[in-house]
Amino acid sequence: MALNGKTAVVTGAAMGIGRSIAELLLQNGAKVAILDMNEAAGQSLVETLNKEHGPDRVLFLLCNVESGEEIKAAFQKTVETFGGIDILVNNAGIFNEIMWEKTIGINLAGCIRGAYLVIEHMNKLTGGRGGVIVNVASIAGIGLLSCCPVYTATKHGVVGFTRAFAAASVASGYGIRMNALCPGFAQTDLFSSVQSRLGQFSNLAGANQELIEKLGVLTSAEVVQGFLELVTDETKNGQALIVLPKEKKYATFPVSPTD
Ligand SMILES: NC(=O)C1=CN([C@@H]2O[C@H](COP(=O)(O)OP(=O)(O)OC[C@H]3O[C@@H](n4cnc5c(N)ncnc54)[C@H](O)[C@@H]3O)[C@@H](O)[C@H]2O)C=CC1
Ligand SMILES: CCCCC/C=C\C=C\C(=O)C/C=C\C/C=C\CCCC(=O)O
Repeated sequence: MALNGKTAVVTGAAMGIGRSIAELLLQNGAKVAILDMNEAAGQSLVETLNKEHGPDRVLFLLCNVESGEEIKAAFQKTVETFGGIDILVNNAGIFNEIMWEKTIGINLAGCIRGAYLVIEHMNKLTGGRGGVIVNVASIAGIGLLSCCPVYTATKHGVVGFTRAFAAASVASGYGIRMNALCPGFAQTDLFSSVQSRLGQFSNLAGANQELIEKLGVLTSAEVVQGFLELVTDETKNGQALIVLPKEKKYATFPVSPTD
């Protein structure tokens, strides 16, 4: 899939990894709707991007991914403005082991909500032109971070949802691919604010600090290296791309437990 002229929606794109994804898509010719609940950061980013890329290629829409109604309205506005949706990036996420139900509602349920609501705009069976969804998971969706079992569970959920949805879409003929991006630690607001958001297992933060030192910390710009392949390569479906400071690789999963 060539990106030039395509329309992308990126959730949680006012800052951090989502912002880098939105910038990369714009640099490659796509039109981008930035969805975020931080209005000030979103509006300010759009002003910057309008100057860099011209006035008609980027749109900010205030949207909390905890609300199906808000996502639905944002998708509708994107279709009215740009004529369709070809790419959805479910990136919005939080790290909060204290408010763990909210973490599930944003990181996992937000991703499912976005995917299920975009089907009506992409599904080839109902007149759509197909499309691709990328879910921003984490290497915590494949390995584990002991100080945050709930964050880990949401990211494992996102990877499992990605693999099953991809298979379901092929079997149903929807023409929608779905892949997961699984970065290691990245220097963003989420990463800098974890100390005050650890919960039940905050006693394990020290051990996880050693993991940070061992793995290193990516910049947002480094995280999105490899992202384009998940969007443009039509053979990539149900894949989880691991991005670490020194390597990128696709996750391999065990064969079916019933084989
Ligand atoms: N920073 C890291 O070390 C890593 C982050 N990730 C994942 O990357 C994604 C982005 O994280 P960062 O850029 O680090 O975070 P960030 O905190 O820098 O940015 C998150 C953005 O999402 C928005 N957001 C939060 N809740 C929202 C909601 N309910 N509705 C709409 N927008 C919402 C925020 O306003 C913000 O603009 C998350 O899914 C995170 O789990 C994955 C691996 C590592
Ligand atoms: C107090 C330390 C924890 C800080 C965590 C901050 C942000 C983490 C965001 C993530 O998405 C997690 C990123 C990387 C680590 C996840 C899993 C490590 C798995 C290692 C392995 O199994 O080999």
